[in-house]
Amino acid sequence: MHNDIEKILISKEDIEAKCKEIGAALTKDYDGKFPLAVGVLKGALPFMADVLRYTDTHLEMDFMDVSSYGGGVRSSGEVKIEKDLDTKVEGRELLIIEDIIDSGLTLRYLVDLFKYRKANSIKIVTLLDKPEGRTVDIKADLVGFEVPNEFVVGYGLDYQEKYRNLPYVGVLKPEIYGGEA
Ligand SMILES: O=P(O)(O)OC[C@H]1O[C@H](OP(=O)(O)OP(=O)(O)O)[C@H](O)[C@@H]1O
Ligand code: HPA
Ligand SMILES: [Mg+2]
Repeated sequence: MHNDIEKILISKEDIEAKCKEIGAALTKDYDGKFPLAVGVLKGALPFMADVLRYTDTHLEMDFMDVSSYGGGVRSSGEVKIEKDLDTKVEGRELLIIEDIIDSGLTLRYLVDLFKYRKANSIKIVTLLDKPEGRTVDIKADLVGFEVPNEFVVGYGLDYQEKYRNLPYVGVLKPEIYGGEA
């Protein structure tokens, strides 16, 4: 698997340090509150597990499975709910946890949905932000790292469902994308 990687953009050590830093910030933000942490599957899984391990406050976890990339490198433009939350959102402090904001379509959709469901507050934390990919206006409250306008994989991020289990974030060798990227 590692052989398919052209370059590492963010190391395992840098990701761990960032999770500790963001976890400490969330601990302060939600002191005395009981937020609902919403992980956006599948990509957010490793980041959610690591960042919340460093968040020292009571919280509830739930998951939403949405997808719009269908395995490729470009968004279909249509966000599809594969699995909805089990928890009621009304009146809750929501913390949406994402691996990446690229076009912004996924988060725009989720924020609008949770506003409609009357969340009391909505915060977004994302490991990666790709500002050059943006087609709709959305910003995270907490960002781990900015990445260039390239298709990245690892630490939750996939290409054709592979590479999510890499411990770092990197870019694939061009021949792996088969001319897609
Ligand atoms: O800002 P956007 O352009 O909407 O892209 C970001 C979203 O795309 C990816 O999910 P994907 O739809 O590939 O599902 P996955 O998490 O299961 O891979 C990623 O995990 C984000 O949720
Ligand atoms: O750069 C990316 N990599 C993997 N999945 C993604 N979903 C949106 N952007 C990306
Ligand atoms: Mg994906």
